[in-house]
Amino acid sequence: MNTDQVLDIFREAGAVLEGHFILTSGLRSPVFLQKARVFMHADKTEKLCRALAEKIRAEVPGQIDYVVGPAIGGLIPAYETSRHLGVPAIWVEREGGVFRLRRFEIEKGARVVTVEDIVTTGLSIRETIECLRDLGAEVVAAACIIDRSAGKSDVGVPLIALAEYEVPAYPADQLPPELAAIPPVKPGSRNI
Ligand SMILES: O=P(O)(O)OC[C@H]1O[C@H](OP(=O)(O)OP(=O)(O)O)[C@H](O)[C@@H]1O
Ligand SMILES: O=C(O)c1cc(=O)[nH]c(=O)[nH]1
Ligand SMILES: [Mg+2]
Repeated sequence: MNTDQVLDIFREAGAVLEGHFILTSGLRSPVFLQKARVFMHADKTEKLCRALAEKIRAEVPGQIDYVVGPAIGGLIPAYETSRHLGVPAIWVEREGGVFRLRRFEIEKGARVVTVEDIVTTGLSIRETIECLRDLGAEVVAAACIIDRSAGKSDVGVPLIALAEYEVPAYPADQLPPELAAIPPVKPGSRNI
């Protein structure tokens, strides 16, 4: 599946929003990919995650013990991708703002692939990896449906993106005037 096909699925679902958005990193953007509008459709989610699982299998040598999704956005794609990989899916969720594996135990040395929905700066993946490494897991790769940094984010392990789609994002004190004129909204769950 190529980037245009992935973006077509997002557009069909009405998931490519335009306005003024506060991203989880604090950056501001005129475009927000509202993945929930895609993940509400099992058929669209299946197509995307089957393709992502195939890409993971092709690029990750050796065994994968778990897929780990960062809540909330990573829950559904991690679960669906794990189904196609035939391995269990678990998740990290924020407790006091910090990702924790609250509901599961993981064996030391377990080989893990993280699966995210969208990557902008890679911060959420780096936080996920830190949590898993603290527990003794080996993170062999990170994967996502769309990488908005188009390969520029460094998460410290190979990042396998189903699509790369570069979208502008600005520090809050460097907004272009047309963006500054729109009241901002923050769709994500960090700090809620
Ligand atoms: O690469 P980054 O700069 O970290 O941005 C991407 C992250 O932002 C979103 O999560 P968010 O914290 O907004 O909440 P959500 O998972 O509930 O949507 C998205 O699900 C990624 O986890
Ligand atoms: O960077 C983010 O927070 C972000 C961007 C985006 O397009 N979609 C999303 O869910 N989060
Ligand atoms: Mg998220």
